Amino acid sequence: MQVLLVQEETKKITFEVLVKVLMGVGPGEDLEFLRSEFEEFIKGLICLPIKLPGTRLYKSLKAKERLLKVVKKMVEERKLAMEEETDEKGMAKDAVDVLLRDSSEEPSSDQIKQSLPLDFISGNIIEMMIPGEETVPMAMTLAVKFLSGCPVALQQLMEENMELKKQKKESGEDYSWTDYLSLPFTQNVISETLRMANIINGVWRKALKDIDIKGYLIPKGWCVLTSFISVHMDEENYRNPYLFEPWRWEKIGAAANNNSFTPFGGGQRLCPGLELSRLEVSIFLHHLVTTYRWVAQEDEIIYFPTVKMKKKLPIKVTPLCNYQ
Ligand code: HEM
Repeated sequence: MQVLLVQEETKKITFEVLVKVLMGVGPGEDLEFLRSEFEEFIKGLICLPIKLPGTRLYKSLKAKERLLKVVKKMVEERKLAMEEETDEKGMAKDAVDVLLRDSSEEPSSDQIKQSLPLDFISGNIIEMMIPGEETVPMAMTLAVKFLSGCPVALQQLMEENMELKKQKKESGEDYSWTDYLSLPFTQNVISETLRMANIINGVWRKALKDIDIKGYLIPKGWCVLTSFISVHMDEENYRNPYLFEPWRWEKIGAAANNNSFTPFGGGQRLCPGLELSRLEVSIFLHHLVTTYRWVAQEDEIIYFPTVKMKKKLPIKVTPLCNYQ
């Protein structure tokens, strides 16, 4: 039986997906460089704002400089390759592709096209890594944590996923992009995990003018914290809010994104990684419950400054074939 730290393992998986989706980088030296520099950079996201050699902020900014240099080189190479390409372009392969095409396509007669500078594209790619890097692995980790404490839900999740695996085996079909949507209980487990996990526990907004909300005046220039955690754990919205109850979503609807369920925010700034995140967690859970059994060791969720497991959630894992 092997002991794994779920928080570490899921980070490895999701980082690979992230750099593939953003810049098409697969396993190898580039990936390892990006991983180590990004880890160094992100350590300084919440730290004392003192920029002197040796301080956390200084090291973090230096790592960001190195990261930018490498990403910019990759973007330049991709731009050159794109210019040499004569074939018709198919579907965009990754985010770099989307941003480069956007800046290279000819504008229509009534459009004034502004091409995106390569520095802007590289900076954007790194900015997009930040929200995706910790959130998805935490959603996976907390799903394992909550399921470990709720054997009935785990059993139902396993049965649903085993059924899909069996169907695929019998029909000889490959898994398809939309298969995860055919797993309603799995989607309910993910919604319930996101509700209780509050990985992003709220967002900040600044009032650009005096505004009245339900009789409360928010003066121009004031900052407002919209607390998702207060909404997700409010008894008026969710009965027994501290209980992990995936079945509640059978009534609410798995994909609900109303004002009482906003793990991905809402409005203009709704998270663009919403579908990718749900897909990644679904695939992770599918493989986990159809291939392994696990026993979770004691651990505790820490909510400040960001959501984490105190001991990174150690679990003892056994391949399912050992049970058969
Ligand atoms: C479980 C996983 C995730 C959660 C809970 C989450 C949550 C959020 C939330 C609450 C916001 C809104 C912030 C605001 O309104 O100020 C947001 C924005 C954003 N997220 Fe995610 N996110 C997740 C995964 C991802 C992934 C995988 C990516 C990228 C691949 C991503 C990229 C972004 C970006 C770029 C924004 C900024 C959007 C904007 O400001 O217009 N997120 N996310």
